[in-house]
Amino acid sequence: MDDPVLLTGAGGAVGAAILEGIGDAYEWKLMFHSPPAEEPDHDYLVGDVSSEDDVGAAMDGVGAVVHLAGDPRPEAPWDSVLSNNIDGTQKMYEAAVAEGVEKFVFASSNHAVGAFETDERTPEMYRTADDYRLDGTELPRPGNLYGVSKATGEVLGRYYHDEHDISVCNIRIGNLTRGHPPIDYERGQAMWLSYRDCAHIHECALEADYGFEIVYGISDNDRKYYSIERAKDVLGYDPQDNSAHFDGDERVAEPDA
Ligand SMILES: NC(=O)C1=CN([C@@H]2O[C@H](COP(=O)(O)OP(=O)(O)OC[C@H]3O[C@@H](n4cnc5c(N)ncnc54)[C@H](O)[C@@H]3O)[C@@H](O)[C@H]2O)C=CC1
Ligand SMILES: O=C1O[C@H](COP(=O)(O)O)[C@@H](O)[C@H](O)[C@H]1O
Repeated sequence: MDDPVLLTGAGGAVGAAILEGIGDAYEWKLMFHSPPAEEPDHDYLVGDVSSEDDVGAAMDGVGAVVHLAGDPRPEAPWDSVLSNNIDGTQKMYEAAVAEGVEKFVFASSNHAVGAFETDERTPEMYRTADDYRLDGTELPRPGNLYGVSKATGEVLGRYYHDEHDISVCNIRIGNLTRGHPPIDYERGQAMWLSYRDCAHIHECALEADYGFEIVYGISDNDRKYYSIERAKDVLGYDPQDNSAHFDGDERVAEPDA
């Protein structure tokens, strides 16, 4: 991708992982919701994704979008996800097709499919011996309104891809934590996404050729109930980290050479 890449939600955790990992690889245009505390190393603007004017200004001159901005809380109320996540994402797509953007990478979530974690399946599905897998071909099955908003973001991508031919990659991000996997949290360990794997999967999504994709964004954890095969096959994703390589916050094994 030679053209500038718009990164919304640049001030958040996922934005930090991306910029720390692949900040030098692209000409970024960052969008913050409020003025950043420190002067960023990249071109930036401040705006709200639910404002047509702000989104239009953000999209000006970019060739690809990584859309992270939104309310990330699993318990977020409807008013918030309706405005920040659903309306914001629709405005982003509308502006992207008007600008002729090639690729749109959308931060979807494990919560788009959270209700597959039924009482009968858990906690066994979080464990290494269990072979239950979701692979991205299943219908969404959200367990909260935040998950509904993420599933809706995926469907908006389907529509804008089919109607306007924009390439769309929905990454159902698991649980991003810095340094080590969540401690004493089996579900979080099964869907851990390390910072470097987070940056890498987003780089893959910016570089690969595809039409419309839904992939899972987790590290190569021994415990897993999300398949990462589609991300490997279509995007060339090659994750380095594995929650099984940690004992609490301490790394006890190195990635395979
Ligand atoms: N951190 C994680 O483990 C996961 C994150 N995600 C998704 O990834 C995205 C980023 O998440 P995080 O970085 O963790 O959240 P975060 O809260 O750290 O960052 C989100 C950013 O979006 C901005 N924002 C919120 N509403 C906005 C609006 N209306 N206009 C412009 N900016 C707005 C916020 O100011 C914030 O800087 C979210 O869409 C979230 O749903 C999905 C799955 C897991
Ligand atoms: O989508 C998201 O998922 C992660 C993991 O979910 P959790 O229920 O195990 O915490 C969450 O931490 C993050 O805030 C959210 O945006």
